[in-house]
Amino acid sequence: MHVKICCISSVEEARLAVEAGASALGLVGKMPSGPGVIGDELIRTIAQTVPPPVATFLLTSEPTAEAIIEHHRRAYTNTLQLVDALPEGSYRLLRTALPGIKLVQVIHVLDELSIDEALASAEEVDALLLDSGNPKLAVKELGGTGRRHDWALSRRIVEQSRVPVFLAGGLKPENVREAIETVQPFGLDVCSGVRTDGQLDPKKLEAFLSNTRET
Ligand SMILES: O=C(O)c1ccccc1NCC(=O)[C@H](O)[C@H](O)COP(=O)(O)O
Repeated sequence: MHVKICCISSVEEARLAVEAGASALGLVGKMPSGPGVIGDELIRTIAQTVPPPVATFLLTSEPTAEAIIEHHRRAYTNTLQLVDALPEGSYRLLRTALPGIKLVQVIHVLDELSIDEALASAEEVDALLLDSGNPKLAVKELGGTGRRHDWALSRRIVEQSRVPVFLAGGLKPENVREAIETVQPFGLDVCSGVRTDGQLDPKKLEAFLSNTRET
């Protein structure tokens, strides 16, 4: 199972996650809300320490392709995680400006309409990440909620998507096995569930990863 450890906030946390077996690290740029935000300079510093083949995801909430391209130039990761919906034509602009950079679109799974939204994005990106935010709120929630969503909807997206799907939202050592069995995703993404008082917790991290490996 591929596991992305998100909300990495220091070089030390990155090292811990890589040594524990993470396939990818999430580095959270400016957001309207959420616990994991760090500055772009720190994102760049952390990303430079991460050995291949571990992927570095820049989480960006910038609303246009132009602003995302600028964000990427400051942070310099090998993957972009787009945490909100973008205007028509944005993926094409990103592909042209940033060849070789992988695009992962976040879908906040709210209702049946989220399935259509996910499958439309799946035609144009490298992977989907199904999360539990709510972009419709006055202050948008775009991740790091610690909440689960309706995994039955996520399972339907996994079954129909032409690209790999990561599951996120409220995952923790105690429920990750059930999540894998119910949704059968390509990968998992976790922030709050492996932290204590905001810090990456080696015991929770180990328990989470170990529970993803059980047969
Ligand atoms: O953590 C944040 O502050 C955040 C804010 C806005 C967008 C994404 C954010 N976190 C990154 C992630 O992708 C989380 O891993 C994902 O939302 C799951 O979070 P959690 O439910 O806490 O495991």
